[in-house]
Amino acid sequence: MNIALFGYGKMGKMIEKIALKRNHDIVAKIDLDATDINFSEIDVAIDFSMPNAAYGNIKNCLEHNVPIISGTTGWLQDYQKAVALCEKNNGAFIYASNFSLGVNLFFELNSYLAKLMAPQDQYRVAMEEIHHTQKLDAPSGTAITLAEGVIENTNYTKWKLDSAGNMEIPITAKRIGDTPGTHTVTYESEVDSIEIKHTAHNREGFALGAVIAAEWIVGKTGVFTMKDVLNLS
Ligand SMILES: NC(=O)c1ccc[n+]([C@@H]2O[C@H](COP(=O)([O-])OP(=O)(O)OC[C@H]3O[C@@H](n4cnc5c(N)ncnc54)[C@H](O)[C@@H]3O)[C@@H](O)[C@H]2O)c1
Ligand SMILES: O=C(O)C1=N[C@H](C(=O)O)CCC1
Repeated sequence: MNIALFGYGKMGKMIEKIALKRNHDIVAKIDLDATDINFSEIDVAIDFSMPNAAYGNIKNCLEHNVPIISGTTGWLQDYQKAVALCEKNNGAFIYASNFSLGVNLFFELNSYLAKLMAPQDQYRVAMEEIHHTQKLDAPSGTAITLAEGVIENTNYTKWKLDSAGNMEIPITAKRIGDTPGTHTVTYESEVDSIEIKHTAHNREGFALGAVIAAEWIVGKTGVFTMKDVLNLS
């Protein structure tokens, strides 16, 4: 498969390594300006760039009929525009806040736990995410997806960074060293706590998931999620 990388930073480089191991070719590495791209040779594009760049990269690929996988976080105000563009162009697109298999299983566990906790008024939920100090966005995309999983299954109405009001989920974002990504969901009562936690040991899981999603999407049309890719629906 011919892959184009949009964003050649920490994730772009890790994705390249894994894609080459899986016998794919990297035919373009676009790290800043998207000039001189030969879209006709690209089977699929993978975007791990920056919050202010992701939508432009997605738009560019969809308008050139190239399927695109995006793992960039912090651009979700434009997500519905990307969905509409994908549908208009009969294209193929996946965004995931986290491509690792472990985190996608953790999302399922989080939703199941939220369903169990919904009738238990004596518990209050809270979330914490820890990432490296270069991360631009807070809270992490993964923490937002976890909060959405709780909101879908309980009476909580929204999430908020740091302090939160009644029926709001407080998310604490910490930036420590080179932490690849740690997420904790805690339900606290007067008498005990229940905690689930996912710890990424490195970036390989994210990168492998993105390459698997890219392999999966080629030849398909539509807007998909990692649930579709991993058959978790
Ligand atoms: N979904 C996931 O599984 C997952 C996992 C890890 C990181 N991320 C997200 O992926 C993004 C990238 O992470 P990273 O650690 O590689 O960051 P990074 O800062 O190491 O790399 C980002 C790269 O994007 C480049 N860039 C800037 N503008 C660009 C443009 N217009 N087009 C193409 N490239 C451009 C930068 O020059 C930089 O090299 C972040 O938003 C991060 O939150 C998501
Ligand atoms: O390193 C990052 O930046 C990460 N971003 C994603 C997020 O915001 O959830 C996934 C984990 C790593």
